[in-house]
Amino acid sequence: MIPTESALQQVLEWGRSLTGFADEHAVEAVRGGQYILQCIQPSLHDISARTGRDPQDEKLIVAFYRELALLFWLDDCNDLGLIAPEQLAAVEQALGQGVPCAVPGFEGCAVLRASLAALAYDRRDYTELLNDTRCYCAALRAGHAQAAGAERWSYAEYLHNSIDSIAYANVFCCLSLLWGLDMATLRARPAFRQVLRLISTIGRLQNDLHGCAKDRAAGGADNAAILLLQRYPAMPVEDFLNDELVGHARMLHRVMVKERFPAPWGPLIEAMAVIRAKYYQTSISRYGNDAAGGGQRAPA
Ligand SMILES: C=C1CC[C@@H]2C(C)(C)CCC[C@@]2(C)[C@@H]1CC/C(C)=C/COP(=O)(O)OP(=O)(O)O
Repeated sequence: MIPTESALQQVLEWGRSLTGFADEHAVEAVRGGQYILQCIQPSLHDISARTGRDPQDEKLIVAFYRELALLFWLDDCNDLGLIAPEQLAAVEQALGQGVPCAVPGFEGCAVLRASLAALAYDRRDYTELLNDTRCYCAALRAGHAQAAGAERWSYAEYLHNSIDSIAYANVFCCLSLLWGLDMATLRARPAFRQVLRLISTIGRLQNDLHGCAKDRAAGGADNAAILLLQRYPAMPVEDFLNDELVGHARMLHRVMVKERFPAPWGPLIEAMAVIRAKYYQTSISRYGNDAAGGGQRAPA
C-alpha cells in the first residue's frame, strides 16, 4: 500500500477547494479506507488477473480515500452547517449529476467526479455512484430535518432513512468502480440488495451506539438510541440495540452463506461488519475520548 503520509497529503490537497473541509475528514478517510483495503487485499489480488486492476495502484487508492473524505465532509456540511444552504444545494447537484459546481469554489467536486468517471472499470458503477450520492445527500437532509423539526420518526422510519445516510452503498460502489467488483450486475440480485440493507443497518446501529454520548452531548437527535429514549424513556435502549445488531448479523450471515457472492464480497462485507471493533476504536479525532462510554461493549 502507498505510504499513509503521501496518501493523506493527496487527499488534503484535493480537499483544499472545499469550504469547511478539515484535516480530520482526510485523516479519518485514510484510516477507514486503509482498513477496508487491507481486509480485501488478497481477494483484490486474486481478481486482478481478470480485471487488470492493481490493488496497490496509487491513483485508485487515492481516489477511494477522496470519496470517503467527501462523505465525511458532506455529513458535517449537514450536521455542522459548514457551508450556506445554497452552496450545499449546488454541491449536491454537482456531485449527484457529475457536472461542474454552479457556485464558485468547490472545484474538488467536479475534479473527483471526472476522475472517477475516467477510472471506472464499468461505466455502470459511475452511474450508480451518482445515484448513491443523491440518495446519501437526500437522507442526510431528511435526517437533519427530522431531528430539528416537530415530526418524530418511528424507529422503522429512522432505520429506513439511515440505510442511505450510513453511505455503505457509496463505499462499495466506489470500490467496485475502481477495482472491478461487478456491483452493477450484483445489484440486480434481490439477495444482494438484501445484503446491502442488512450491512447498512448494522453499520448504522454500530455508528449510533458508538456516537450516542457524543450526539447526546451535542443535543443531536439524529441517533437511534436518542430517538428511542425520547419515545420510551424507560427503555433499556442499549440492550435493545445490541440485540438488534446481533439479530441483523445473524440474518446477514445466513444470506452470505447461502448466496456465496464472488470475491471480494465475503471479506468486504465481513470487514464492514466488524468496523465497530476496528475503525471506531482507533478513530480518535472523530469519536474523541468523551464519546467512549457511548453504548460501547466489548467487541463481539
Ligand atoms: C460516510 C462515512 C465515511 C466513510 C466511513 C468509513 C471510513 C468507511 C468507516 C465507516 C463509516 C463510514 C462509511 C462513514 C459513515 C457514516 C458517517 C457519515 C459517519 C460520520 O460520523 P458521525 O458524525 O458519527 O455520523 P452521524 O452524523 O452521527 O451519522
